Amino acid sequence: MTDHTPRVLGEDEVRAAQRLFRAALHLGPSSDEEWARTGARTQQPGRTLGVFGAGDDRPIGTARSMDLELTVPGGRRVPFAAVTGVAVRPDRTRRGVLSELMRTQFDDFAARGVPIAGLYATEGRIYGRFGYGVTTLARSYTVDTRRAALRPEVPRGGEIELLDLDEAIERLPGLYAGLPAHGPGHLTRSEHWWAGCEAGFRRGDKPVVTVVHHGENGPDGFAVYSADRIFDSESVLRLDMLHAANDTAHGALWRYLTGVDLVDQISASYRPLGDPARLMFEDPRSCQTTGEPDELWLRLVDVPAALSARGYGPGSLVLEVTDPVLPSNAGRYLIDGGSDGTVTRTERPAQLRIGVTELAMLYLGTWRAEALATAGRLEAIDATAPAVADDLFGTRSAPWCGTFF
Ligand SMILES: CC(=O)SCCNC(=O)CCNC(=O)[C@H](O)C(C)(C)COP(=O)(O)OP(=O)(O)OC[C@H]1O[C@@H](n2cnc3c(N)ncnc32)[C@H](O)[C@@H]1OP(=O)(O)O
Repeated sequence: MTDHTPRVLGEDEVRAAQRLFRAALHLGPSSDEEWARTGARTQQPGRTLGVFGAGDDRPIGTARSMDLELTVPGGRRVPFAAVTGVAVRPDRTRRGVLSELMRTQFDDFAARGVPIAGLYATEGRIYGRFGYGVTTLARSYTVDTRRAALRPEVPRGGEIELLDLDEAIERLPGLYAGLPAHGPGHLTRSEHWWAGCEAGFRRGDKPVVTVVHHGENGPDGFAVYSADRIFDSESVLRLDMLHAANDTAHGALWRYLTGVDLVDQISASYRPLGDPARLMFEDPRSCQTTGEPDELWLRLVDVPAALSARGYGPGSLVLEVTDPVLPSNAGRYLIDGGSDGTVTRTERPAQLRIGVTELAMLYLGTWRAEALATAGRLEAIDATAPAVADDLFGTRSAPWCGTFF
């Protein structure tokens, strides 16, 4: 079991790791051209791990991360490790290779002072045991454009500019960085993230279209989509990204999207839970929810640092946190909420006992402590504690990430 050696991969080894990851997802390897153009740039140097078995010259398991920043309730941006590219060779699974990778990553994040890690999970049963919890939920929906007349009150104004693929690849990073953070769950996007995005755009067989909205003060929103036009069948516009700094940009982008010719349906996935799309149409049924997938999973690597980074509503509570994977996080924390909220370790008796996975689920405000208590996923030592926790951790709007990695 311990003949697995994890280590950081060198520049000449990361392609083997990427091949391993793609194979685990049942995808073929990148071509030499794709690797040279984008693949190598997706890997942040020093952040790709490989696990080697005795005598192996290629990794049998891999995981990587990118350094981003996460916006937490209260508005602070916190160093964040975006974990991705996790795979174990199919003939070496279920013998602890992933566990080794997770431990090695946590040590690395802690050593570099990164308090929070996050990921998008392929399967729901993989990551809970390592302390990752579902922290944001998203909404997927379709809009039937044949009946989707926009209501007259939907804000209008500004100009729409159409970008071709190369222009989009050049300008999207600056456009995204120029928009304000949309709230808790927002992520910055690094050059490595954008390289992965470019690879996806170039790999697809449908043209990727980008439209930018220009308001009074310059660019203030954009949307990215591709359309699947099938002769004699329903044509679908797949909305890949839509970010807007204000209601006018949001309304104008939707006005553009619903007006694109030869489209019967718009399919939008991983949009915010509170997405106002349904409110914009004369016929609210033209917009149908198709799913509510889990989005970002968070792991609080340094619980005191993560708890201190966010803002709180009113109230005061002693939490007892359990963390079998990173025991230095375990202990009791006094959260004093309000505008000058503080979090301190305490010896006072606990009012609520919670595992680190469930604490991650509360962290951005998606889940209610009362619901977690009902599901048996936390222990209310004091019966009023879940309600107090909800006042402390609750946020004004549902958090959303919107940056897939
Ligand atoms: C963030 C991302 O990149 S998501 C992409 C994740 N990768 C994939 O889905 C690719 C295909 N799958 C794989 O490569 C592998 O199966 C992995 C990475 C999911 C798991 O790797 P393994 O080395 O088998 O995991 P490991 O042996 O360390 O498992 C630890 C525990 O988790 C359990 N576990 C691991 N994977 C799964 C799973 N898919 N479903 C349920 N349980 C699982 C194991 O049974 C084990 O439990 P135990 O400790 O009670 O025995």
